[in-house]
Amino acid sequence: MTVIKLDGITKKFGSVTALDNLDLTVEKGEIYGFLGPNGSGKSTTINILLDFIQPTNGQATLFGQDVHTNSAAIRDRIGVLPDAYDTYDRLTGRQHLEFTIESKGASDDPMELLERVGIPEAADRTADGYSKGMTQRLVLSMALVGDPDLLILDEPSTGLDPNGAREMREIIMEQNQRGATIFFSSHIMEQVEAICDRVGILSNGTLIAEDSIHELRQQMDTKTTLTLVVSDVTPAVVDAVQNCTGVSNVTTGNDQISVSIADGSKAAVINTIESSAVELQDFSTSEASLEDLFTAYTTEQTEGSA
Ligand SMILES: Nc1ncnc2c1ncn2[C@@H]1O[C@H](COP(=O)(O)OP(=O)(O)OP(=O)(O)O)[C@@H](O)[C@H]1O
Repeated sequence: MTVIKLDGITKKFGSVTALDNLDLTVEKGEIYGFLGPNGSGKSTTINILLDFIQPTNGQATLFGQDVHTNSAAIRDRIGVLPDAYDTYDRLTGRQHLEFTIESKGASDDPMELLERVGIPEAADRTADGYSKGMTQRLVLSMALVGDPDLLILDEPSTGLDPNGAREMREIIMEQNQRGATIFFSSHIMEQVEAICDRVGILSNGTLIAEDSIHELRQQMDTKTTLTLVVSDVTPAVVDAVQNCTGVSNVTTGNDQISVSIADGSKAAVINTIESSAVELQDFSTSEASLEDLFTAYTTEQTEGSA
């Protein structure tokens, strides 16, 4: 079943085209990571899904219903962590939750939710005294009210320390395991990489790549980098490494040789060095990160459109 569907969405703000004929589909049970540089159109997309603004062209549906004509019915089924949310200064955390629970007609226990997001001790303090991270946790707890079928999270890690970001990931996973579909935007590659089934990369209002992290890596032809520390970087050993099957992009430093290797080529490179005249002192491997992919895709796009 399709939960989110954007069909040819264009959004113009005067002369600025924030979204340009965007198509996007998220299926039930998916965790979808929505990535893009500043100004690429992520918040605009989320605002359209939430019916805060309307597209210039195209149609957005949630659970098969038009987001504009069925907004009331849809609202009961989604939990939202907006980009910027103004809490009510004079209300306590508990009161914020009581209000949300009542307006959603849900039966959650406010304390249970505050415990879930790690701020039970702040339940009876007014929100004006909350730190940025505490506010983010409170707003997340409000998004969880009523066990929504879909969670829409705009930059959920904003204001969270590393511990908070890890807890956020755990909550997202838990919610997904209970059956919720998750759509979240992020700049934090590790977070997306750790938990997403699929990611979409938005640039200038257009989706320039969309797939699993694994497939995106394959498409980009990004390879593992093997770095070898040796007693001496001789022309002979560099030559021997270069001639190993699956090796490309050989670069050398004072006492090291770095190569890009295809799957399964590592042993051959190491064996080659070990049977040469130089001594292999250390080696390490690093895979291309999502950050590398992101940079490669968005740079390509910029260069392509320049
Ligand atoms: N209300 C508005 N009026 C005019 N231009 C707008 C408005 N909202 C967004 N834009 C423009 O639309 C484009 C997309 O903005 P949007 O906020 O959706 O990007 P974003 O990917 O969410 O960025 P960020 O990561 O910085 O939050 C930008 O060029 C922005 O300046």
